[in-house]
Amino acid sequence: MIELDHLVAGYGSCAITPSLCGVVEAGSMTAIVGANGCGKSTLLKTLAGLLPPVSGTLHWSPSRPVIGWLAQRQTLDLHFPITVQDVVSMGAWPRISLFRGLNRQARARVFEALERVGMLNMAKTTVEALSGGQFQRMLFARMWLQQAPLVMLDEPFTGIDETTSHVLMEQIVDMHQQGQTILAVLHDSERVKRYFPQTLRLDTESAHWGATELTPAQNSGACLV
Ligand SMILES: Nc1ncnc2c1ncn2[C@@H]1O[C@H](COP(=O)(O)OP(=O)(O)OP(=O)(O)O)[C@@H](O)[C@H]1O
Repeated sequence: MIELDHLVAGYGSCAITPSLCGVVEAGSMTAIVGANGCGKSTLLKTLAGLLPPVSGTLHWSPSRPVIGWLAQRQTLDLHFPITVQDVVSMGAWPRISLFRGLNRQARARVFEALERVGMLNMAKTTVEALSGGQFQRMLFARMWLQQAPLVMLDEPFTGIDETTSHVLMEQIVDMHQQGQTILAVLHDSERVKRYFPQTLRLDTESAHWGATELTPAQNSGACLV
C-alpha cells in the first residue's frame, strides 16, 4: 500500500527520523513506537501525505486512498455547537448523496456506530458537553463508520481510562478484521504486544521495523536504516 524508499521525515530540510525503507502492506496493523520527540507524529503525517519527505520517496500503490485520521487530542477543538449524532454522521458522507442526506440505512449505521462505542444514549448531546473520553469514543464511531481503507491514529489512548481504551481498541481490531490498514502511534508496549502484529520502532539514529514478537535486534533484517 505504501512503499518507503530511504524516506526521511522532518520539517523543511531538517531531518527528524532516520532513513526508512520498507512497505506498509495493505491490511496490515502496525504500531509506531519510540521515545517522546523521536518523530512518530512527524512520520505519520508524512505517510499521510500531509508533510513532504525531507529526502527519499514514498510510493502509494495503487494510489493514495481515503485516510481515516485521528489526531492527537490536544490538537482538537472541543467547542462545536453540534451534536454527537451530527459528528458521527459525517463518517457516512463519502458514500451518500449530499442532496438526499442520510437514508434509513445510513441512519441505522450511525446508531450502530454509536452503540459500538457506548454512546447511543448521548446521540443528542452537544459536543462541547462531552468529557475527553466521550469525545474520543465519538471520533472512533465516526472513523468506524467512514470505513477508510487506511486508518491512522496518533496516540489514540492518551488521557483515556482503561475501560474506554478497551472499547476503542476493540474498534481498531474490528476495522483491521474488516480489511482496513491500521497505522497507530502508541506508547503502551503491552497493548502493542497484544494487538499489533507489526511494529515500527523509531530511534534517533536507527529504526526497527518488523514482527512485534521479535526483539529489535532480531528485527534488524526487516529494517533498513
Ligand atoms: N511544525 C514543526 N516544525 C519544526 N519542528 C517540529 C514541528 N513539529 C514538531 N517538531 C519537532 O519534531 C520533533 C519530533 O516531533 P514529533 O511530534 O513527531 O515527535 P513524537 O515522537 O510524536 O513525540 P511525542 O511522543 O512526544 O508525541 C520534535 O523535536 C518537535 O519539536
